Amino acid sequence: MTLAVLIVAAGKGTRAGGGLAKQWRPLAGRRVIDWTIEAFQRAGCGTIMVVRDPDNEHAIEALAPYPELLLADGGPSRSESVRNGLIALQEIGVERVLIHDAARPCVCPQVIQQVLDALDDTPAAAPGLAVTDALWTGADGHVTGTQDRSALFAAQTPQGFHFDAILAAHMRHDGTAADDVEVARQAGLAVRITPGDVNNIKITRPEDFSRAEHILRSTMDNIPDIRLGNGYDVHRFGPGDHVMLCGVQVPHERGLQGHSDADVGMHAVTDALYGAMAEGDIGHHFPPSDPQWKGAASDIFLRHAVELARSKGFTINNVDCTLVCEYPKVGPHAEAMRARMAEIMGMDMGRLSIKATTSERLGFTGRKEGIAALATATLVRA
Ligand SMILES: Nc1ccn([C@@H]2O[C@H](COP(=O)(O)OP(=O)(O)OP(=O)(O)O)[C@@H](O)[C@H]2O)c(=O)n1
Ligand SMILES: C[C@](O)(CO)[C@H](O)COP(=O)(O)O
Repeated sequence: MTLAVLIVAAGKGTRAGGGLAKQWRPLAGRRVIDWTIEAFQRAGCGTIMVVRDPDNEHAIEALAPYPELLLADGGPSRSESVRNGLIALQEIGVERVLIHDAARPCVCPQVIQQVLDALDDTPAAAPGLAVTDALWTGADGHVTGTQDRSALFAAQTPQGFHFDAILAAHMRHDGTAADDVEVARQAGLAVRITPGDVNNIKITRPEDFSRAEHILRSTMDNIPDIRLGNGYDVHRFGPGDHVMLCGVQVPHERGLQGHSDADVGMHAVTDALYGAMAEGDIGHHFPPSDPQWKGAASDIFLRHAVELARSKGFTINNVDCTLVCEYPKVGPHAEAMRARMAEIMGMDMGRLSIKATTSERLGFTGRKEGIAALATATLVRA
């Protein structure tokens, strides 16, 4: 099913005040429109069209960061803006459409998905929140009666429709409807109510900005904690007949000197893990002044960093290591190195890269005085 999202952003935001229309104003470090667009991009909704005010220069420049969006010109009312967008979408052969207010930046993936799911067996669906407060009628500052709320819902967006049905409904409508459900119902379409969300507020008045900011910031806390670390190490050549590189013994006419087994690649990876956690480096955890680490196999250090990451709740997402040397040739051993490192770290080989380069005979590595290694690691905590 070809799906498009129509975000209406051509309003003037009069009730919200503040000069610039609300959808272009800052919110939680970005702009209202950015949060709204991203909510649908993250839900994987495909084509997104934004309807904006063609007479507002700011509105035109404001969408420059999104070259992938389709654009349409708004009209004097919300309903007319939607109709213009639907007409423009007609050209790209859409089967379903979600129509959403730019002014609802806190929409969550569940609300979007439940509308989409409902469209599998109904031509129209929209999120609604059952009214929970008692309702009064009033006049002259006094309550004049109470209203039965058992069948009342507060309407939200995105409102979803089979495209041809809502386009036909809008073409027949006089353009005065508050929302697209009203247009659909007037055309005789059945509209299913899907679960709304108290956080899916529409920024309407000035105080709604701080409510929306609070909602977005509390949702941001659920974004995974992603850490990036880098590591760099160097060991000089000395007497010997092999070098240890990423846990593999590679025959060579010289050895690498160091307090431990001088596995320069494993040290760089270990430091990248410590770095991602802001936990210092190998020297901090295993001081070279401590004789117990003399000649130690470097997997002790790597295992310690991996365990520390796990104890802090991190998963190692991926590791990339580059060895810099003229000799020995790393290529023939790279797969064995990946396998060994993956085994020590308990991770999938597909997330672990080991590669090598020369330094074009420049510098200490070029003069074959030693080997350098660089590593990057990402850790993720849900
Ligand atoms: N002519 C219009 C009017 C409204 N909208 C959009 O419809 C959504 C919901 O409308 P509302 O909250 O009423 O926005 P405004 O019309 O901008 O607000 P106000 O009535 O306070 O001016 C908003 O994203 C708004 O940009 C639109 O695209 N075209
Ligand atoms: C479409 C809507 O968001 C549903 O709640 C609403 O109707 C928009 O406009 P309003 O002018 O604030 O009623």
